[in-house]
Amino acid sequence: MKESARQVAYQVLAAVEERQAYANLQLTHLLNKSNLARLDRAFVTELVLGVLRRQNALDYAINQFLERPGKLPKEIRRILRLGFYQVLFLDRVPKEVATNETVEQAKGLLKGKFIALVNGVMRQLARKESIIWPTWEANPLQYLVVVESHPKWLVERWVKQYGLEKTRAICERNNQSASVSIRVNALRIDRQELLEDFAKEQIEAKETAFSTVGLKLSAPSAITALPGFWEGLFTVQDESSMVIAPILNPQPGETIIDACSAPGGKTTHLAELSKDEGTIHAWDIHPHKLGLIRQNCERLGINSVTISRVDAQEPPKDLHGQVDRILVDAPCSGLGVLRRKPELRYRITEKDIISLKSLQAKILDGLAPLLRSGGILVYSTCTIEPEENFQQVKDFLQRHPDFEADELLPYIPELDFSEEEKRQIDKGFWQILPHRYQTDGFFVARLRRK
Ligand SMILES: C[S@@+](CC[C@H](N)C(=O)[O-])C[C@H]1O[C@@H](n2cnc3c(N)ncnc32)[C@H](O)[C@@H]1O
Repeated sequence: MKESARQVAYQVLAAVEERQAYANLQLTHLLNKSNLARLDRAFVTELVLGVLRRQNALDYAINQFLERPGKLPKEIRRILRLGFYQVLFLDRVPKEVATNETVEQAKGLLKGKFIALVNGVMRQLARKESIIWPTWEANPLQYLVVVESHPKWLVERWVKQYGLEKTRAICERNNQSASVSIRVNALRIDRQELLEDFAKEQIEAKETAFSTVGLKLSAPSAITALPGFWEGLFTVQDESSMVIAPILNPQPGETIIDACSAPGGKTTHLAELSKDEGTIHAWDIHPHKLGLIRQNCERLGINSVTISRVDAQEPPKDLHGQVDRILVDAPCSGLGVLRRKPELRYRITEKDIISLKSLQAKILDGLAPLLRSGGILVYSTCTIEPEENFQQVKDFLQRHPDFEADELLPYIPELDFSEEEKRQIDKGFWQILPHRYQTDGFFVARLRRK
């Protein structure tokens, strides 16, 4: 039987909740298996990401209609979250349609009294004028936890670090959708030419502010169907990620390590920048991810990359003192990319941040002896937690007096930097919060071995 968009959305949400699946990967997997048309596929994506982004708000609203909210089985809560999301956040779905479809969905998944419960709650919601939400003015913390749907510990942490206003801006940004950007493969085509190819096919795109090889698509699109994808003319990459490889500034003929490289977004950028004439060692600890790097290199026509399974905490000793440049795009808590991975906010804990900090430090310590004197190490993360960023680099420099922070300004895009950013950049690092330039949040530091 043909599955509906709402059924597929339910299945993705179930996998995210019960099997800790990543929503974006699960969406791709189940959408590819389904026979849904383009508009329905977009609807599934909207439902899944919307429900995850607004989970606390939805639960707050649902609980107002229940006598014992704590006792609600998770399948029913999942159906109600989908229904409430359509009624409260999607103007284009009429209330009656959302209500009827949610009840129909309950009939397919639940039995007896539970169907009646979903029916009763949805009809009460449809009759209600509006939900009374916590307000920013009365209680900003509660507002951010409920209305902007971020866990309390995280909101408190960010408020301590960034203050209330910035935290609000970050949370709001995390609940907006992310645009798709691509990095043009300079080995095969230049940006203007690809832009013209897109225009011929009525695909609207504009140049990115962060990168001279980036294009931002005006509307979401099936990437593999874009002209030039299979010819390797571009790679999907967020604008903020396009900033990292130019900071390492790889040169043709050099020996370069990309120590945490899967799926190869930055490895392939390094190869493009060094004109595919260097020796790039692309490492990752997870063998199953190595194939993704290989596929990307093959599609983009890159030959300078050697891919191996290596634990960057204990890299091969024969490279000691031999390497010109190292990129450590470290495993991190990912809290800078919540708009793309909304479920991470409910999954990551403070304990994870501490254990990731320790793993990152071991990776940095393992790699440090490989760099030749005068060589460059770039450390980057897609998180905004100080332990994994500023503190990590500060501790590393203390443990390794043979390293120093290096100049960053010549390697980053020319932007209208704030005073705080200028101070950071002078010290060799740069933290971008997600709301600042409407990109993912990230951190980067450029270090030199003396
Ligand atoms: C942020 S992701 C890298 C993304 C990649 N640089 C890109 O741009 O496509 C971090 C990677 O580090 C890998 N990793 C985790 N622990 C590692 C270790 N001890 N040694 C090497 N790689 C590791 C993970 O498997 C993951 O693929």
